[in-house]
Amino acid sequence: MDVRTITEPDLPEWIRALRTGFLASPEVSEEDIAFRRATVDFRRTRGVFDDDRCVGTLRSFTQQLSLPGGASVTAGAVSNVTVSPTHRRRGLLGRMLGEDLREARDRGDVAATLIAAEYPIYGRYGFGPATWVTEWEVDVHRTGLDRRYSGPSCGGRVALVEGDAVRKHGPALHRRLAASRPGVVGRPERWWLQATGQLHHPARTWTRPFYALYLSPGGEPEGLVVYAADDRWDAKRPRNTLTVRDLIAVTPRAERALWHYLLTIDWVGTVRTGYRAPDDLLPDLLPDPRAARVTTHADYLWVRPLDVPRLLAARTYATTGTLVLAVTDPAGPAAGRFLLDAGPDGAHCAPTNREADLTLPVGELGALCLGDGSAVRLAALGRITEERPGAAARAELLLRTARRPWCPDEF
Ligand SMILES: CC(=O)SCCNC(=O)CCNC(=O)[C@H](O)C(C)(C)COP(=O)(O)OP(=O)(O)OC[C@H]1O[C@@H](n2cnc3c(N)ncnc32)[C@H](O)[C@@H]1OP(=O)(O)O
Repeated sequence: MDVRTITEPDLPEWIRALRTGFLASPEVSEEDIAFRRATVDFRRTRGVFDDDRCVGTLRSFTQQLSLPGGASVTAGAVSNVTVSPTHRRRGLLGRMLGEDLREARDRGDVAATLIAAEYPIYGRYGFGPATWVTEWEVDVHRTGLDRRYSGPSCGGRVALVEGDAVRKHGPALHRRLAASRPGVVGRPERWWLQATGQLHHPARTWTRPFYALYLSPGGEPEGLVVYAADDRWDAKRPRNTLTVRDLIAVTPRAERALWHYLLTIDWVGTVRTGYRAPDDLLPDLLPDPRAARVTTHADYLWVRPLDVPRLLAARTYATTGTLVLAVTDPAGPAAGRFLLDAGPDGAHCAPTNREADLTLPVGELGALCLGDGSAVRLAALGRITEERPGAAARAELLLRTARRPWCPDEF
């Protein structure tokens, strides 16, 4: 079985294998090929070939990942991972991913990222769940919000806009979001083109949604929402469901105003929020937070540290302190003992010979590095080891962030 990067003539066969792995119709259209040709980096797109048949796929690309404190680091984002059902459990994923991670380390990527289809797949490769999402379904008539609401009281306003305004203001809003929230991954221009119907993903049907901006009292865009609604009536009463496709807000007043707007649109009986940060303001904005029912709560972005000193030195910390971490990593790149000298304005992290405070597998560091997770819980679960009493509590105080990390994007 040959694991190798693909070339352009391999593309139709590679797409067929990808679609097979994801249980989509294996038919490959010209549109599909053209879309992939424009988006994949052939040097980082791998296939497994059994004679001429492609039976495994994996690709990666460069991504900026935001950290606590607002800095971003370069990560190798892994996607489109499949092994055909005829060839599963023979180590093919391990071979493809092993090659990709080695190259990522050699390139100088600080970490690798992915969104895991199933929880048990990636822990063995050093990934840990670093961000979580919650989705709510809101029963609009139970919220207790005043139905006479006619706009934000802060002096700002919500404006319905066209796709060109989204392309104009969206990227800057997203960059501001990344600077204030860890776990946000960069959005390429293509993302905005797809969201506004300028570029179609061949596997997805696109209908034009509604776009609205929140404008501050001074007229500055501080938030954006993209949403769509179905058309459902029940005994002459409108019972439409509104689904949020994207909502980013860079100030609390924008976040409050956009939710308030969505939850008071006439005819809407239910709002589906999409995957939000678990500490989204939404439920507590409502006079009756129980109107928001959690429909999904799950791990989302997984992080695999590759360069521990650079990863930990690039973020900031809630308090000042030092910590010696002994990181275990059988596959290699992240293993070592590191002294972290951390503070609210920045940090230093370097290999050390000092005795460790905590011993932890690389995947657990991945789970903690963006500010989520609890070192104390992981110690209680036996997944990290305290080498000194109280070390897990100290690590928790340092590593945790006030707002939880959140990755709004699928890739
Ligand atoms: C980032 C993304 O793209 S996520 C999308 C992942 N892809 C999918 O879920 C599509 C459907 N599934 C598949 O294509 C395949 O089953 C894959 C890619 C998940 C796994 O590929 P395989 O080649 O079978 O994995 P491989 O043989 O290298 O497995 C290595 C180990 O992981 C385990 N493993 C792999 N997949 C799973 C799983 N879904 N659940 C539990 N364990 C798993 C194997 O049992 C094996 O364990 P072992 O070393 O103890 O024997």
